[in-house]
Amino acid sequence: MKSLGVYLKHYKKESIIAPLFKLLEVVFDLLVPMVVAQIIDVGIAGNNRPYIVSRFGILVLMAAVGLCCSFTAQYFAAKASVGCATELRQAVFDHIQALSFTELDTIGTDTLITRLINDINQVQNGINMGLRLLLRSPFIVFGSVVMAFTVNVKCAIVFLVTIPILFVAVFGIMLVSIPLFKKVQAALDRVTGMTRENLNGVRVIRAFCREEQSVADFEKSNDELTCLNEFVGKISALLNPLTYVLINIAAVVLIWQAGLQVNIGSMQQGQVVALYNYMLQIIVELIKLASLIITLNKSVACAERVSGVLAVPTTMNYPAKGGAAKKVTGDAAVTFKNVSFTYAGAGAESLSDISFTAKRGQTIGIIGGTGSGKSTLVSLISRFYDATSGDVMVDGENVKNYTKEELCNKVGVVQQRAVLFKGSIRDNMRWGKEDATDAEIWEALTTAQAKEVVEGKQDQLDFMLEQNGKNLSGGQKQRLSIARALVKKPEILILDDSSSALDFATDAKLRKAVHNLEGNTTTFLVSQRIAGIRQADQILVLGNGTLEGNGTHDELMKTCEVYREIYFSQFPEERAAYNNESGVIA
Ligand SMILES: Nc1ncnc2c1ncn2[C@@H]1O[C@H](COP(=O)(O)OP(=O)(O)OP(=O)(O)O)[C@@H](O)[C@H]1O
Repeated sequence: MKSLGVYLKHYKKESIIAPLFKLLEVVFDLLVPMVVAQIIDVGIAGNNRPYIVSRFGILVLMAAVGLCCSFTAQYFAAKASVGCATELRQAVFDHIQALSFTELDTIGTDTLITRLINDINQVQNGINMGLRLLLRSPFIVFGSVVMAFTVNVKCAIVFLVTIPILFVAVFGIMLVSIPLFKKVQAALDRVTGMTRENLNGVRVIRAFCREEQSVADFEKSNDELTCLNEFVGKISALLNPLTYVLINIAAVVLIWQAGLQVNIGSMQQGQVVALYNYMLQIIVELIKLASLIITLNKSVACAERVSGVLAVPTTMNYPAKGGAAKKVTGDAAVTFKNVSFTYAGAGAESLSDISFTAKRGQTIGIIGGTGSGKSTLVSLISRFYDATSGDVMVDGENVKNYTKEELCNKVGVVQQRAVLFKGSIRDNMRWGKEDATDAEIWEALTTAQAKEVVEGKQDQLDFMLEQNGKNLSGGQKQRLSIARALVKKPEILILDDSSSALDFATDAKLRKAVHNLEGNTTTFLVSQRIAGIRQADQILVLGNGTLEGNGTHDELMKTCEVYREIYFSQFPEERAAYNNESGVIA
């Protein structure tokens, strides 16, 4: 929470001016009943028209000045709250960018979106309301009592008795409501999460004809939220009748007491009206204060959740100074030395004691069953995660010794799920190299077999992609993602099952083009298909996180049982021939 105060400090001036002008407005609010009293007691009682008109003019003037004060307060409160929320949103966003995948996996994307949008909006709302109303309401209550004392001490005592009773009623209801509001917030979070999940997965829902089930699930959560809201609403609804009964009793006592004072001549009728007005102002402000406290309560809870995200330290630290990229030794591009890895919160290891060396310029195929650890292995090269034990080396240096930029420049990754961003194709292609020329982009597109995709679009490189490349097919997105990684000409290229949506012919052409890349590019090809990695210089066979085999296709066919099984599952007709050759009885 303290960390969030820093952002408000940047708006010190606004945070002082807003409540100050609100207090100025209060002064006029408190004076109005007195002017009305004078109109009644002097103007109307004495049938003095000019006096009434002049006092009426004063009322209009006071209203105008009060309005200006209110606008000023509103302006500065909005400036402080919006500014503070903007800075906070930026800080949280920056912090999220610095977090490693381990933290991102642990916190979860949905939670981060809620913190970044809903929670910060609530904090903004709390700051705005707090700056305007936190001082105003107590000041009006206190000011009304003081004004009542200046009018008549005996009547003012009615105020002194009424206020604590009203206070207990209003804040009692508020205290009961606060935990319920928290439950409402949690139910709202559930409905929001469900909405997001349903909208993201709308195609799958329709493909599986699960619309009715989705609607029923949503209805259940929505009903829960409605029930809670109704319950809270009923409790809050108690506030009005209760306070109005109390205020009417107080008004009766006040008017009875004031009547006695008028009868004995120590008070005038207009002053009775003024006292009644003060009584009404007090109840209105107490109710406002109660709802303000509920808002502030929610805001504080949201602020705590936001500062919780800011407090998460990143486990991924990079050296401040570069230089590792220059210390290239030997011909090993990537080396794994007894590497094991466990995901945060996962019980079992996803990789166990993996060791291998990929020489510069080689193509390394990685194959294995679903969940065998292929993606995990390559994600350690680009340092999406750090090995739990053992060392991952790039060009003879531990990956931990590279700065983020150095490693990013060396390693180009194309992940399983192609992700493109809203903008032109050219903008997307320049992610790896900001100043890439059109010629360089076309070259990468050609290697990635994406040239004809772009040529087919009317604006070619200026063709605008929608969010997440929605206006492209799965295969087109994959080809463009590969091209994007190629534009920066990485020394190590990782294609993590990134051509799964391509037809066999295009996939083969792509592999050939990647193999013929200029320079000494070391390529990691993760694939489920033997055909995709068969020609690789070295094939790593993974099974349940362990390295089951390492060699060329021919070597593995002789030595690795797991590899052979994968091969025969994809080429069943070869099994008989193999068995005959090796003398095994099928
Ligand atoms: N973010 C994560 N958090 C926890 N466990 C994970 C995470 N990602 C993967 N795993 C687990 O790690 C193991 C290896 O997963 P990985 O994605 O590396 O497999 P894979 O061989 O690439 O599978 P596929 O071919 O299906 O993509 C699996 O058991 C998986 O459940």
